Amino acid sequence: MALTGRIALVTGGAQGIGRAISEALLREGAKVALVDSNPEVARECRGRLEEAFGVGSSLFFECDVTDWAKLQEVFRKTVKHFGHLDIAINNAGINNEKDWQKTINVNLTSLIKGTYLALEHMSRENGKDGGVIINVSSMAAFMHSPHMPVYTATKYGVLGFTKAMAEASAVGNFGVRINVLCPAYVDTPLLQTIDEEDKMGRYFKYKEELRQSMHTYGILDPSLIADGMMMIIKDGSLNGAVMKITASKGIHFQNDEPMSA
Ligand SMILES: NC(=O)C1=CN([C@@H]2O[C@H](COP(=O)(O)OP(=O)(O)OC[C@H]3O[C@@H](n4cnc5c(N)ncnc54)[C@H](O)[C@@H]3O)[C@@H](O)[C@H]2O)C=CC1
Ligand SMILES: CCCCCC(=O)/C=C/[C@H]1[C@H](O)CC(=O)[C@@H]1C/C=C\CCCC(=O)O
Repeated sequence: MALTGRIALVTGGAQGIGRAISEALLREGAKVALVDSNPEVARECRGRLEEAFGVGSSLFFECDVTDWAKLQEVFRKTVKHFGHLDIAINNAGINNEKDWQKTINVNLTSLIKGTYLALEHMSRENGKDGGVIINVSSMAAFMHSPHMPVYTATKYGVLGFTKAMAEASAVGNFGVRINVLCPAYVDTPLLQTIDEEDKMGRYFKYKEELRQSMHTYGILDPSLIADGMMMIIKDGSLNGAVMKITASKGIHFQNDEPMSA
């Protein structure tokens, strides 16, 4: 997919991985709707992006993805403003083992809603022209952690949901490629949450073990995750792909065992 004039929507787009992919998309001539619940980071991000890529290249929506009505409105306004939607990246995510129900609501429930909204505006089922969806899981979906059990559960859920939706899209001829991306540790503010007792709750006492895990496995730059997302966006053959990104192997794919008869 060439990106000039393509329209992307990125949840959690104002910081970290979401900001990295938003900048990468803008550099390649796409237009981006950034959806984020944090007005401070969004304001700073907006200033930088408009300075670098011009006013009008991006839209900013202050929206908590758990607010269903607001999320619907954001998708609707994006399509109304730009005319169509080609790329949806469900990236917004948190780590909060204390308020674990919020973690499920943001990381999994709202990602499912974001996927369905993207299909509403992209699927041939609805007379649209197709597109690509990237859902962000984690290497925690392959190497579970006793320190973040609910975060881990949400990322397992994202992995399974996305693989199933990719098959549904193929069977249903949606014309939408649906793929999942599983990064290892990435150098973003999210990683700081392991030092916050109000986020780690009962698992705060394990923070040194988590630090050791980060030391063992390395911490990636957000730009590498953006590179992986770009690969998925540009490779029209990818549907149902499980992209892993680690310090040891870089960008690579999970090769699923064939389904047994
Ligand atoms: N940082 C890491 O080590 C890893 C992160 N991931 C995943 O990557 C995704 C992005 O994470 P990071 O960029 O690291 O986090 P981050 O905390 O740096 O950025 C997340 C952005 O999402 C926004 N956000 C959070 N909750 C929101 C909500 N309810 N509605 C709208 N926006 C919301 C935040 O305001 C922030 O701007 C998440 O799904 C995370 O689970 C996966 C593997 C590793
Ligand atoms: C603050 C939340 C961020 C969590 C990021 C993440 O994905 C963590 C994954 C670790 C999990 O919690 C326990 C692990 O062992 C995971 C280690 C991460 C990557 C392993 C890379 C292995 C490899 O390089 O082959």
